Parts: sequence; C-alpha cells; structure tokens
Amino acid sequence: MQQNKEAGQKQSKEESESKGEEESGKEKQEHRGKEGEAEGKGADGKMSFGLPNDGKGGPREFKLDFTNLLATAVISLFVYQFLVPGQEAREITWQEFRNTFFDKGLVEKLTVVNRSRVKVNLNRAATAQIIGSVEAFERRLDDAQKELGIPSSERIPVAYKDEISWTGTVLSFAPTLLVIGSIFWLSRRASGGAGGQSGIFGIGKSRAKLFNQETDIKTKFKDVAGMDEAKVEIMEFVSFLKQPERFQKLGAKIPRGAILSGPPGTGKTLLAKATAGEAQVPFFSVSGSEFVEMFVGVGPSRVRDLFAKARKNAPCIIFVDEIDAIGKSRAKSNFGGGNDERESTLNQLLTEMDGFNTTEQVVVLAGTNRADVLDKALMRPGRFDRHITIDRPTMDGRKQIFLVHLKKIVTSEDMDYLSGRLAALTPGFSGADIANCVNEAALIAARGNAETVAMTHFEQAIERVIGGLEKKSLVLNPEEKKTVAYHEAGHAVCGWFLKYADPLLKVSIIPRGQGALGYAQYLPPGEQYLMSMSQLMDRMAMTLGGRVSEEMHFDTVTSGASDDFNKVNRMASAMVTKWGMSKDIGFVYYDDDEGQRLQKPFSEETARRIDKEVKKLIDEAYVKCKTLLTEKKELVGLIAEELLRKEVLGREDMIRILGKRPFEENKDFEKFFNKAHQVSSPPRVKAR
Ligand SMILES: Nc1ncnc2c1ncn2[C@@H]1O[C@H](COP(=O)(O)OP(=O)(O)OP(=O)(O)O)[C@@H](O)[C@H]1O
Ligand SMILES: [Zn+2]
Repeated sequence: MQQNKEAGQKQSKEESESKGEEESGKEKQEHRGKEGEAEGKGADGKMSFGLPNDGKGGPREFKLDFTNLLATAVISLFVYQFLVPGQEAREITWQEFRNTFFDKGLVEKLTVVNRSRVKVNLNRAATAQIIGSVEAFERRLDDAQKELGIPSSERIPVAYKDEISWTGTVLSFAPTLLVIGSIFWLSRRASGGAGGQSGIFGIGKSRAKLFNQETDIKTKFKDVAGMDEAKVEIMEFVSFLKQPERFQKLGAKIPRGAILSGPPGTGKTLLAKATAGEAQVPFFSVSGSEFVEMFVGVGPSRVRDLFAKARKNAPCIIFVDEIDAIGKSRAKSNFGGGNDERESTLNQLLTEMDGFNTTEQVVVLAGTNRADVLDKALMRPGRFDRHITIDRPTMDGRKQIFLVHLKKIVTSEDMDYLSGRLAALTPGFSGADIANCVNEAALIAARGNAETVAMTHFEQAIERVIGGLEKKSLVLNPEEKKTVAYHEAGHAVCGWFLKYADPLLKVSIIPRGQGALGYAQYLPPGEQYLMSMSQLMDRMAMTLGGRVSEEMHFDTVTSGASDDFNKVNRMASAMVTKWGMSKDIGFVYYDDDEGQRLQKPFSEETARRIDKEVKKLIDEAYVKCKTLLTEKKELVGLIAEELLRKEVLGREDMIRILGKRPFEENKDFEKFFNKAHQVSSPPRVKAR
C-alpha cells in the first residue's frame, strides 16, 4: 500500500512536470522534435540577424549560416537530451509492475518496443516501462496470468513494435557532424585570411599574399643596408621588369629567377620586397611550406593557381620563402620512402617556370637557409639561374643596418659613433637581431621614462637579445653562487692570459633565462675567417677553465660545465676529422652533419684512432689550462671573490685586479672601449 501511494505521487509529479500534457510518450517525443526544430531556427535566425551585411559575396554567407545551423542543431539536441526532464516513461521492475499495476487490473495494454523494453499503458492513461529481457517478461506474464486464472480471451493484449528514437539517432550522428563541421570551419579559417579564398573548395588555391605596388610596397633598396653585391645582382631583375625591351631587342634571354640563400633573418625577404618596390610591380609572397598539405594534389594545384594569378598581374615578382620545404633534393629525400606529394609540387613549380615564354615578365625569387639541400634541377639555366648568397653582415654591414634602424628612434648620441660601437658589440648578429635589438633598447628606455634612448639602453638590449632576461627571482644558494663565481673566474683568467683567447668584457652571476646561471661576454677577435691551431688550442684551454677552477677550489665538481665540454669536443673532433690537424689521422675530411647516415664512412679501427686523437688534443688543452690556473690560482680567487661581492664585473675591474692584458688587442674594437666611454658588452656569450 505504502509503495502504491509513493508510485502514485511520483506519477502525478511527472504529470505536472510535463505541464499536464496527457499524451503518450511517443506523442511527447514528436512534439519535442518540433520544438527542437523551432528553437534551432530561432537561434539561427538571431545569429544571421547579427551578421553585418557587408555584401561580401553570397557563398561565404551561406557557409557561415550552414555552420551556425549545424552547431545550433547539435547544441539543442544535447540540451534536450540532458536538460529537459521526464523525457521517458518511468522505469519499473517486474515486481513493481505486478504488485502495483497488474494485480490491481490497472494495465490496459502492453507494447514490446524494440525487443528491449515493454511499454505499459495503464487505463489511467499514464505509462510506465519495464526494462529487461523480453523472453523473461513473456514467460513471467504468462505465469502471472495463469496464476490469477485469467481466461485467454481476457488476457492483456501484447503488441510488438520497433520504434526509432529520433533524438537518439541524431545524437548518434552528432560526433560525425561535429567533426565535419570543424573541418569545414577550420578550412574556412585557414584559407580565409589570404586572397579571400574560403571554404573547403578553396584548398587548392594558392595562399600567396599579394602586396600591391602602389599601397603596400614602400621598401626600397635604401632600406636594405649592407649586402651591396647582392643588390647589384638583383638590380638586373629590376631593370628587366622596368624596361624589358632593352633586353629583348638584343635577343637576350631574361633570367627567370634567383635563389637568395643565407642564415635566418639576414634580410632575404626584405631584399625581395625591395626589388619589387624598386621595380614598382606587385609582389606575391608565399612560403614553401604552404604548398605542403596533407591532401594529395593540393600542392601542385596551388602552384598552378599561384602562377596563373601572377601571370594576370604581370609584370610582377613571386617570392617563395623556405623553398627547401618543396625543393629538397629528390635523391636525398628518397631515403626512407620519399614524398611523392612534395616531389610533384616541385615538378609543377619547375614546369611553370619552364612554361613562361620570354615575354612574360614574372620573376620568381626564392629564399632558403639550406641552399645545400636544394635539388639541382632548380638551379638549371632557365629556372633559378642566379644564386645570391646573403651572409650575416660584417662589422661595416652591421653599422649600416644599425643606421637604418636607428633612424626610427629618438636618441641624442652621435649616430656615427653609436652605430660603430653597436656594430662592434654585436658580431654574429643578423639584420633581424639588429632590428630587434634597436627596438628592445627603445622599449627599455620607455620603461625607464627616459627622454632619449641612450647607450646604456642599447647595452641592456644587446644583453637581453643574447642572454635572455635576467632572472632575479631565481636565487642560487650561497654554495652554488660560489661555484658559479669560481667557474666564471677560471674562464676569465684563462681568457686574460692566453694569447689567442678572448679577453673578458663583462661577467655576471645573475641567472638569466635559457638556463644560464652565469653569463660572460668576451671581446671578440674581430672578423675572422681562419683559425690557427694555436688559437684553437688556447680556445679549448679557456673553455676548460671553468671546470679546472672548480677542481682546484672545491672538493667536488659540478654538472655546470657540460656545455663547455660539448664545445671542446666539437672543436677537437673538427680539428681531427676536418681540418687535418692530427698527424696520426692525416689530411682527411669526414662530414658529420649528414645526420641520417647509417654507417660511418670509416672503419672501426679508424674510429678508435679518431677518438684517441680527439682525447689527446683535449688532454693537451687541459694540461695547458691547469698549468696556467695553478700559476694564477690567487688571481682566480681574487676575481671570484670580487664577483661574489658585486655580482657583475666589467673590463675595468679585470684591469684593476689582473693588470693590463699582456697582448695587443683588436684595433677595430679597441677604439670603442677606451677610457672615455664606459665599458660595454660584446656578445660572445658563454653560458657556463
Ligand atoms: N640588410 C638589412 N637592412 C635592414 N634591415 C634588415 C636587414 N636585414 C634584415 N633586416 C631586418 O630584419 C627583418 C627580418 O628580415 P627578413 O624577414 O628579410 O629575413 P629573412 O632572411 O627573410 O629571414 P628568414 O630566413 O627567417 O625568412 C627585416 O624586416 C628588417 O627589419
Ligand atoms: Zn663554463
């Protein structure tokens, strides 16, 4: 009886929740389906209402609507499934069924749905359902009716039917729909930015960015500092694009393209842009990696599209950055399967370049920092027949680049001195590093509310570009700090007293980003293209100075010298296997940066001999270093203690403690580091 009451209460609760709808479950579902549709439309209507009517072509808007519609539909389905209560009839057990309904004669009709549940229609029009095996249900029902002695004519009718739950079905498709939807959306987003291509249908279209000659390309040769030879080479393309008749009159074949190769940030893109700027033609910029897609056939089709566009805009310049992404030597990359897609992209590029006729004024420039891996077919006459190498700028080049970028900022320093000094401080910097450094200096000055950008700001900027931010928060414990100080002092004393090593300019034991605990800058030897054996030996001895000093001053050594060992090992093995500096091995050259080679090009026996020679060189350097530091042990201690006190030491501290360096310094740099100006910081960083 108790049970019965409860059930009844539940029942009426349900009824009120479903807003008194006296309908069967199925009817309810149908009704909801309609509601769902209605709401989907409603939401979508709102969304498209908010769309700006920018008149940007129909297809795009349609796609937007489609995606929204999809999302709305899926979301509303989820909402229905989880948030709307009372969706299904109440579940009951067999016992409940028997006690509460069957035995009382309340059951009017039974329907077996999908052979998995039984819908119980009560004569009060409410429903319940029993879940469980249909066979068991039938057996029990039979038994029960027999037990109650109900004659077969009056037995409760049992109907069988298959019913499809629409929500369930659609929901089971939801993941698929979601995936399709996201692919759609991604492809639209990926291609939406460039050239107005949209949708999955635009995937074969080139994503080259077009710079318009009137509005966008303001870059001229004067903005590209240094690299005079490269400019002269590329000048020819400018005159070809400007006055093609001059060449064609004489029957000259016009060069099709040029490869600009050089380390990252050396201004390859800048030079290509400036060429377009000088010639006053449109400029298409595209990256080689954009041709490489996961879909077969996309690469070649993008190349075709790019060239078709370019021809329409001729005369013009196409710049393909990172051409190595598609132009890698086919022979080399076939190692391990090769890549047909990339190959056919490359072939398409070659075909397009061959296909220009001589009057078509489309010039293709390509940038790479791995010219050595490019396919020879690219370099054939009629394709990229010019090869222009752009190296890191020399001291004078850096000065010019600094001048270009310094123009943009406010400084009261003398431009000529400033740019010269900065150039001296930044060997190895690329054009991009220099641009970054100048900007960083201006930021630092602004942060300090300075009126103008001064030398100190530039020095901080250089340090930051090289070494990363100072990490004041990373506090070394006193023991570690002491180790770092003695380690750096060891390097510094070696650099000071070894003729061919570099004298210290600045050392600090304030940790910086990129994992360096100490930081030291050494006066570089100037532009130098050859290294003598004695220089190498002094360098190696100096690099070992950190560890040797640790050994001499502490009971145990630390892991801090691993980077030093890496450098020493690389130097020594290059001396043995490349530079012919070992008598035993002789004049050989073994290339080690092929990387993928499975087998060494020499025998086990030779390998052993090489290892022995490398070790011998390193041992020699070690002895040299140890002898020197034993002799100067006191000085190392003085430097280290001073460093612990001040955390930063400069060149003048070194001169004060160690005396003037007993060798002649590099003239180029000397003039920027005389006493009139404060000591500064060239960027030979040695992470300890
Ligand atoms: N010779 C230069 N004169 C003036 N600025 C330069 C020079 N070289 C580089 N820069 C500066 O560096 C920036 C980056 O150069 P750019 O993008 O042309 O290098 P990149 O060689 O194409 O590099 P990547 O190989 O990484 O594509 C330029 O925008 C410019 O500000
Ligand atoms: Zn070190």
